[in-house]
Amino acid sequence: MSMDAGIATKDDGEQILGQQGQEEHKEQSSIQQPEQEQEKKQAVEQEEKNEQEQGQQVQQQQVSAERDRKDAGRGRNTSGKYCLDDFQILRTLGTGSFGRVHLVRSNHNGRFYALKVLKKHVIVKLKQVEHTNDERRMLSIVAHPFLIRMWGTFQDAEQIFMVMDYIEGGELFSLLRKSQRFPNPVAKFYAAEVCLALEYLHANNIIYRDLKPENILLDRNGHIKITDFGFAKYVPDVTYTLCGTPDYIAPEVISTKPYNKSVDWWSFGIYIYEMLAGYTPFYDANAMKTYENILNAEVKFPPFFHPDAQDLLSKLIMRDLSKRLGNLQNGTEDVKNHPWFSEVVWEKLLCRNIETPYEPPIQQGQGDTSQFDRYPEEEINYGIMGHDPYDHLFNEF
Ligand SMILES: Nc1ncnc2c1ncn2[C@@H]1O[C@H](COP(=O)(O)OP(=O)(O)OP(=O)(O)O)[C@@H](O)[C@H]1O
Repeated sequence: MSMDAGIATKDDGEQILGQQGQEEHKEQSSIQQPEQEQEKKQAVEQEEKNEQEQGQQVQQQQVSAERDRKDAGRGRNTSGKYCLDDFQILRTLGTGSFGRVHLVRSNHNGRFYALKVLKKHVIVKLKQVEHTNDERRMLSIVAHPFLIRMWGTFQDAEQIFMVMDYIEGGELFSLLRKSQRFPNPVAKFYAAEVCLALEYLHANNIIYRDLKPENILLDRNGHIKITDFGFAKYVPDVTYTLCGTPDYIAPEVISTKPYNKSVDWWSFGIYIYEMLAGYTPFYDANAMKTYENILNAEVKFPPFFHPDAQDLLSKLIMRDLSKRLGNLQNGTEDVKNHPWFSEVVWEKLLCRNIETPYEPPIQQGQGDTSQFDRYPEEEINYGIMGHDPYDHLFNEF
């Protein structure tokens, strides 16, 4: 049986997650469109086909895990392809610790992209040079239907720039806050897609280290794309760096023990818990108390959690690394084979061949930003090529 999240209902049987918006959206797309629109539609359809093929390719790749591991050492040449003049900068889509992400339009093909702009002096001040270079390196390596695609990078004297696909459906975080919590099948769908992304990253010896709904975007069809590779790292064995987001950090990271991919499975458990409950299990307004809870507090499961979900979560949010699901001999397979995921047809899901629980109500390929919050715009002073004291730190951009 396929996981038919498309007809998922709320626990009380109510229809879910903006079905009305979905209908409207479908109606709009069937209206006859002028030639230019048709071309755009064809481009969008072609892109979707490419993404499905990407899923199939990933499947083939997984046949040879050894080859995957070798791939992690290579990397496409992504620098030097673009410059600021290639784009028209439109509105801000989001802000982060180091800069902001803009919606931009290519002057060459008229298509929309997300341009992530990071200020060099802030990266240096916050001691994130290595993480930023890792982000570029990791994004240039990965190719997976559920991971953001980066097209290229460039820099000026003050900023570094990353050109990425524009993911139109907004953050999963916003959808979750609007919905308060997700019904079991909906949470399962968003968990299963993330599970495949983690499987791929781990097979390539990449730890993601910052899994949370804020870093998961929804594409025009409602499939996920993991963004923000700011903490992703190639780690064939173990590492020590303290990073992540308080509520989602694994206990071994807090206690500065050596750690590996297993930290992503802990965060995966917190992520599922948050989708099902609407809040994280160790939350406290004071981050120090949150850390204390992560180290010592018992996880309390609300009574409405499905018993299978509770069983899976108690095995993922597991302090004993030798017992944490995902970190055992069979790796990701143990997670995929857990009864909570029993209806998931993983091969179909990887090819995005499963109906999504929610289709964002957007106009495809038009630079529609209705799913993103508004941010105050700043005066843009990009493109200055003067003296750059940090030149040697970002050679790969
Ligand atoms: N490819 C994209 N398409 C659409 N929106 C995006 C894209 N990438 C990022 N965003 C938006 O911009 C926000 C900030 O992006 P991102 O998390 O990558 O920045 P950051 O500076 O690394 O943030 P943080 O300080 O949280 O690490 C995201 O939460 C998202 O809303």
